Amino acid sequence: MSERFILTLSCPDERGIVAAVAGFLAGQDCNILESAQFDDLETGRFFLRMLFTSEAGVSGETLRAAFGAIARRYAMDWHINDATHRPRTFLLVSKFGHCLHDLLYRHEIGALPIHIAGIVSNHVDFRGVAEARGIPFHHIPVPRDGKAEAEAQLFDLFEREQGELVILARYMQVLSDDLSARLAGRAINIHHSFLPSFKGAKPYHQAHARGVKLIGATAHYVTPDLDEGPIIEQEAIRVDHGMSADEMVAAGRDVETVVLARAVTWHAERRVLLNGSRTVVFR
Ligand SMILES: Nc1nc2c(c(=O)[nH]1)N[C@@H](CN(C=O)c1ccc(C(=O)N[C@@H](CCC(=O)O)C(=O)O)cc1)CN2
Repeated sequence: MSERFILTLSCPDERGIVAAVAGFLAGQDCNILESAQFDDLETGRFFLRMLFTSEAGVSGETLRAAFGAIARRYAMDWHINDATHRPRTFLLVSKFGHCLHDLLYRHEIGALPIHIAGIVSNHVDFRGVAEARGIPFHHIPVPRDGKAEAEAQLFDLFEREQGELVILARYMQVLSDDLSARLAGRAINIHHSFLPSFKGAKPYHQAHARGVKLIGATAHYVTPDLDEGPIIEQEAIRVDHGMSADEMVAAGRDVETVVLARAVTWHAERRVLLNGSRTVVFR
């Protein structure tokens, strides 16, 4: 079967980009299976994602080398990646395990295109869950006066294990500016509110106190600014006056798991492109 690749790119918009890319792929005996594009008229930036096969068996390395000239001509930020590649991923969790368990189940049934390299927690609650599945478990406590050392341990592990993606699956520690910057575009957090409403550690209680009629969850890339990162996916559900904060927490669990799984899947399938402080999602 022919190798499959994903081309993603963004660049200043001008006429002829799609023709140039399609012409290049045709010239390399490649067949385009999926193509999606977006032209941000506000910023003048163009975004493209193409899934294609290399019918003549041209390697990714050769395609990347050959594409360079076009990329320079249009000042592209681009990637050509093996479509079957599964990013080496660390799942980070604190005390609440619903998102972790959901991701592990989806992975076990082949519905989550990642490679789980390990589970990291500032508590030991999920060691058994990891070991039962043969997944390395790393307990990295974060004492108030030991955050820098804990983060250095985490990043060393990430680098040592050739990590490509970090999922904050209800990991309740705020990452420092330095670590957030080092993981830019490679760390996805699930926030348990419909951002920008109710940032911080206790959004459901904030929502209950405010008397909202809709609550939700938001998956976003991690940035130094808490709960401000580029949004990948959101979902909302209806609540009412009769629901307690705890009932909202319970209802929100299902929304969090679905939103995070979608965001992780789309990121792994290279369907999410950064557009400044926003995203373009070719879902
Ligand atoms: N740099 C970032 N780090 C993290 C983000 C982020 O957006 N940028 N998101 C959080 C997750 N989160 C909400 O989604 C969140 C987690 C924790 C807190 C918080 O105030 N934590 C307290 C400690 C709480 C505890 O020990 O239980 C703190 O860190 O002082 C707010 C929001 C993950 N990290």
